[in-house]
Amino acid sequence: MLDESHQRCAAYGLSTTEKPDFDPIARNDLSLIVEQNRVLYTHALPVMETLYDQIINTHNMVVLTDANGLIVHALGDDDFLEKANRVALQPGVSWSEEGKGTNAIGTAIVEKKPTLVHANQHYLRANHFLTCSAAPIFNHQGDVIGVLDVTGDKSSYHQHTMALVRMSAQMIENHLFSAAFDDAITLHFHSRPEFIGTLMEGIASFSPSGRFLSASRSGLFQLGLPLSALKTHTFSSLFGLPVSALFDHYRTACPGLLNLCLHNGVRVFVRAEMRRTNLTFHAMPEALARDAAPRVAPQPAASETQPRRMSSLRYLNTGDAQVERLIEKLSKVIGRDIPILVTGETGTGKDLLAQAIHNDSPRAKGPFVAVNCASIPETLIESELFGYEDGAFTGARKKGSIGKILQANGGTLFLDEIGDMPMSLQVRLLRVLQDRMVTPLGSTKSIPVNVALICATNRNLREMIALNTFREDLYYRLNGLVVKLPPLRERSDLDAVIEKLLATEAEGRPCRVSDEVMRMFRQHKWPGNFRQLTNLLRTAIVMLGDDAEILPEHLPDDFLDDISHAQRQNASDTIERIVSDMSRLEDVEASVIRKSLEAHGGNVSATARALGVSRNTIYRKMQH
Ligand SMILES: Nc1ncnc2c1ncn2[C@@H]1O[C@H](COP(=O)(O)OP(=O)(O)OP(=O)(O)O)[C@@H](O)[C@H]1O
Repeated sequence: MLDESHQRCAAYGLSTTEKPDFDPIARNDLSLIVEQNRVLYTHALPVMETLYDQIINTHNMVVLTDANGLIVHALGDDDFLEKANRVALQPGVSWSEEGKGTNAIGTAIVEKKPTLVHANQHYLRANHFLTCSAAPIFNHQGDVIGVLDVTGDKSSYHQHTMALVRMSAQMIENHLFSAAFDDAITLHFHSRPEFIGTLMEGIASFSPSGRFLSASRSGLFQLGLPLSALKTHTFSSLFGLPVSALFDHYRTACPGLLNLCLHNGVRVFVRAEMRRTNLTFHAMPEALARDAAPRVAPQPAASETQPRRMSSLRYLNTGDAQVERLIEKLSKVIGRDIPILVTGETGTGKDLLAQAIHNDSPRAKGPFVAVNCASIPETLIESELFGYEDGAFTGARKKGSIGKILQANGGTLFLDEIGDMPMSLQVRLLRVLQDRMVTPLGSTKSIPVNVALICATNRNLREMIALNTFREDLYYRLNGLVVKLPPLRERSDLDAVIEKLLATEAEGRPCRVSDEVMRMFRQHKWPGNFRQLTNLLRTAIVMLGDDAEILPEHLPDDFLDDISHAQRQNASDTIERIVSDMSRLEDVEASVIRKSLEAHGGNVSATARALGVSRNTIYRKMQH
């Protein structure tokens, strides 16, 4: 690497005997450059100070440059430099390779690698008395935005200096990375939980909808894909879970480390940070852990090194009798190799329930792999589920893919919207369930697989069987235990549900629903169930500002429209009912009069006496 640098220097036209120009640029120009590098400067400063503490009294300097090798900040004593050279490490001096020949700063920028240049490895003889260790600093887009360097007299060389500089540069990168996305979900992950929070952790950011944004260097390494390839990924394609699972984790359980399976089969421990900067965000783990956990998740303390549960049946039991019965039934079959079919309207929590079943099962330490059969194009479901061999079809990833069924090996496979599974694949799925073997696309080998199966649907599978759109044999394979989640309007625990949701959504701020709003909530039909209620509360909390009580004015207009429409509808239904009851009453009266007349041989006076009414009334009623 240094030989190539020397060749470049010769090509620049530099002479080894040249006297370098150490004049700093004008003060105004320097201020401008410092301003342009303010973010880097701000995040680098504390790290530089810590680094300097490590090398104090070694006659070295810590230097930060911009992307062109111009020093923007320098720390330490320059007493090792001769007076004439002191200026060399001052802010405003450029150490580009083109100007100063081979040197750690300039060469690290060209090579984009940590670089050590010692004594006579410098191209210019004038720099032979120095030893320099430099590491480039990358931003989240993978561009070099500066260099961190330690320079001293060559006699002060220490073999650990380079490692210290590299680690410090990475620390700066991690700080920059965390600050780069205001509106992101940031994951800190590593295959060993004790490395989370250290320099070794991988960091990856996702948009609130789950789109991959960027990953730190260690993150890229662990994800095993280059930044360019990751740009097409999402949280769910990398971690095998919908991003909503993260929100659920922070809503329903004591937030802690998650244990997730990467797309390449590697298991990692994950800590997620979510910043609430818009309505799509639910929770900030620290706030939740502090405020919501005691109310929402009275979970036994788990050691930080153990994966915490994402949700548990216990947390879903908020007092509704139907839900309580359902949980009792589930508790009896969990871990017994009985397939579970969860039905219920959209948003009733089928997905959340499936996760809770997994988390409460003996397979909790294994993977939970969710596949939404409705959201994957029909042409891709087969490869997504069963995997494919190397080069099985054009467009396949080079090394093949193990598929979701095998990914779930040892854990739980959750097939959401099973009613949307194409007929052709229903046969293949049935075979997998019967034989417990998977044959990836393009392969002749069958691989044994051991998964617990949970399916969910909001469609009527029996009707589909009658219409020949769902296979009966598969249906009987799936429905070991069928549980139906009640719609919100039928639940008797609406108050407890709302209290639980407010505890997490309001991030511990005191917040309650006014009686009037509660009456509206009880009246409403909630076609979107929990999903709708959660969104509504989230909006109301934002509208609430500093107030503590949710009033009708904090609710969205379309919800209020729905309520007043329902009230009008109710009023007209009541009038209709009264009118129809009245006409029914008249029918009853008429038949009583008829019967009494018959009993009195058609004598109106006797009938009137017997019924305690006037004769006129009898005549009037008989005219109807
Ligand atoms: N018991 C619950 N407590 C708190 N939040 C819940 C509960 N049940 C569901 N939710 C929330 O409601 C939303 C919808 O839940 P989920 O995705 O599990 O429903 P679903 O029945 O699978 O919906 P769909 O049929 O549309 O896929 C999620 O954000 C989930 O966190």
